[in-house]
Amino acid sequence: MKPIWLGTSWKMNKPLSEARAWCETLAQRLPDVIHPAIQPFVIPPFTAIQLVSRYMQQHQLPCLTGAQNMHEAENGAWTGEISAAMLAETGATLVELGHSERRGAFNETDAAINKKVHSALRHGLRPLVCIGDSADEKRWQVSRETVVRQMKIALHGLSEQQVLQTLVAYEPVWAIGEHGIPATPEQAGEIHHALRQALCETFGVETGQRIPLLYGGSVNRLNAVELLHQDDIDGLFIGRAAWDANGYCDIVQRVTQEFILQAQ
Ligand SMILES: O=C[C@H](O)COP(=O)(O)O
Repeated sequence: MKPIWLGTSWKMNKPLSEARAWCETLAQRLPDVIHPAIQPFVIPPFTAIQLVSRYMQQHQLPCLTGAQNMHEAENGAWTGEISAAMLAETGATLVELGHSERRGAFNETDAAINKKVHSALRHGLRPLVCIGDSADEKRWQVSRETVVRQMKIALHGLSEQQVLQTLVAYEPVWAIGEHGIPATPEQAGEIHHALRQALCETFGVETGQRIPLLYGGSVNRLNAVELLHQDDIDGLFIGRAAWDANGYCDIVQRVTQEFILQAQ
């Protein structure tokens, strides 16, 4: 069975006290609700990565830790930026790249994201590449082309070995956040299928099948299981519904009950 990836980004939320409290709740609940086939991960703000990764290690929790962004350069005069090597020292093993909030608010381009992907891999970090169509692109019926293009540029130049270290998250811009409308499982499934086909065409069928494709955008405890029933959805990238650790554990529990226990 392929792993089911279930993770959250806290975005610009949670000072250290709240980060620690989230980890404490996770430690109390996660071991009782998780199956080994589920791969949990959490992406705190930079300031809390070390605290969270140490907590997971000390409490032997199987939850990976990541960062929300990085700079592609090795070092230098880049005031306010953080390199892949610096992130690796914090205990992060994942790095989220190209979230639509970064593309929109910080003008990140596909080409810049590609450079970051290469730099992350050079330093042993697994890139979690986010791609997504805007509401206009959806209305113009160019969603597939848009996200396939974004993904192909982000992964350009990777070897087979490198691409197998990469995760891709489809996060429609119109589905994210407070005013977002979640994609239906069918809508998300259709786009994931197009992404999978593009991965198979670009990197070979076997490799393309093994790259984890996650869905994100207003995921909650009510729609999580249905989304995961789509063939090409290998995981969920959750925002608000997982900022409360109990909300996150509820989703993990539902997924465990639906997929894992039923298979026994
Ligand atoms: O990083 C997570 C995504 O942007 C989704 O956020 P959301 O679940 O709050 O819509």
